Amino acid sequence: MVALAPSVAAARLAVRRALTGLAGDGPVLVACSGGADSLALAAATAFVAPRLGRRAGLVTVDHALQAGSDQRAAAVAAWAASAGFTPAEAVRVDVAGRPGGPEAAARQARYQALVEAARRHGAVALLTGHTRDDQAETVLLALARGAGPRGLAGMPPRRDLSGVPLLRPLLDVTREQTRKACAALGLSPWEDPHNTDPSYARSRVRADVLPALVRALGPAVLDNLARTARLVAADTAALDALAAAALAPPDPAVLADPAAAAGGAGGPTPAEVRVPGGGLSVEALAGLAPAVRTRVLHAWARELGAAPAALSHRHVAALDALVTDWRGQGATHLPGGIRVVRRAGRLNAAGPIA
Ligand SMILES: Nc1ncnc2c1ncn2[C@@H]1O[C@H](COP(=O)(O)OP(=O)(O)OP(=O)(O)O)[C@@H](O)[C@H]1O
Repeated sequence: MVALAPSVAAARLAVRRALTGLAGDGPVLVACSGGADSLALAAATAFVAPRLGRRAGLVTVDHALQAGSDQRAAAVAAWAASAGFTPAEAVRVDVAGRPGGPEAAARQARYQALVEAARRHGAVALLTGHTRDDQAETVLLALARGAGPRGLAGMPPRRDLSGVPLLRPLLDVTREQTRKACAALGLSPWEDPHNTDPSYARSRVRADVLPALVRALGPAVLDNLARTARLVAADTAALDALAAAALAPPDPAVLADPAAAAGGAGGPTPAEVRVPGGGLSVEALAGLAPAVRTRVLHAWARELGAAPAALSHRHVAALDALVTDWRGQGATHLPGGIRVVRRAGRLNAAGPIA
C-alpha cells in the first residue's frame, strides 16, 4: 500500500473539519482558479465530501483578462467533472466598467459570480483556498497600512458573503503543502502571472518581505502571524459584541419603568445609548470604553447610510470628538452627504445635503 502523502492528509483533514456539522443538504461549492491552493482544496473536497454524505460542486471564474483564460477555465471545469464534481462550471464575467482598479474590479466580479452560482445550486457553503501564507500576507499588509484590529484579525475561517456562508478550510495549511499535495496527486496547477507581478503590493510581500522575515526570524514567523490574527480576531469579536449590545434598541421595560427594570432597588440602570426619537446620548457614549464607543459610532454611521468602504477612521474620530472633545464644533460630515451634529446632549443625523 502506498502511504498517503502528509500534505494530502493535511488538506483532507482541514476540509473534513470545515465540512463536519454543516447544516442543510445542498452541495458545497469549491471556488477554484486552477492554482495550487484551490486545486488542492478541490481534490481534498472531492475525497472528503462524499464520505460525509455531502455533494460537492466546483466553479471556476474566467475574468477574460488574459489570452487563453477561457481555455484555462474550460480545463479546470473538465478536470472537476472527471473528479466527480456536480456542477462543474466555468463562468465568464465582465470586469469592465466596475469601480476601482483592475484587481478590485476582477475580485468584485468574481465574488458576485461565485455568490450567484452558490445560490443557483442551493449550495450550503462556498469554499476558497486561502492558505496560512495568504493569512500571513494579509496581516502584514494590514499592519503596514495601519489598519487597526479589524485588519490585523486577518481573514476569518468563515464569514457571510451576501447570505452565502464562505468557508476557508485551508487557513492552517501552508502554500508549500498545497503545492506538495498537487504534486503527490499528479495535478498540474496553473501559475497565475498576477501572483508574481511586482506591481501588486501582495506579490511584493510574497516574493520579498515574507522570505526576508523568515530568513531573519525563522520559519515560525508565518505561524506566529497567523496566530496573531486568531488572537486579535477573538478580542475584536468580543468588542464588537459589546458595541452591538450598547447600540441595541432601548429595552421597553426600562423605558416603561426604569426603577423596576433596575430590580426595584432604585439602583442605576445602564445608560441607554439610543435615545427615544432618534440619535445617540452623549452621556451614555462618554461612559463607554473608547474601543467600544468607536465601534458604536462606526456601526451607527453605517446604519445612517455611510458606505463602509468610504467610512474611514478619520470620520469615526471626528464623531468621537463630538463626544470627547466638544468645543462647540460644527457638523461632522460622513460619506453619502450625511451630517451629524451634537445638540442638547445628543448626536443627531441630518440626511444628505440637497
Ligand atoms: N478565477 C477564479 N475562479 C474561482 N475561484 C477563484 C478564482 N480566483 C481565485 N479564486 C478563489 O479565491 C481564492 C483566493 O484567491 P486569490 O488570493 O487570488 O483571491 P483574492 O482576490 O486574494 O481573494 P481575497 O481578496 O478574498 O483574499 C482561491 O484560493 C480560490 O478559492
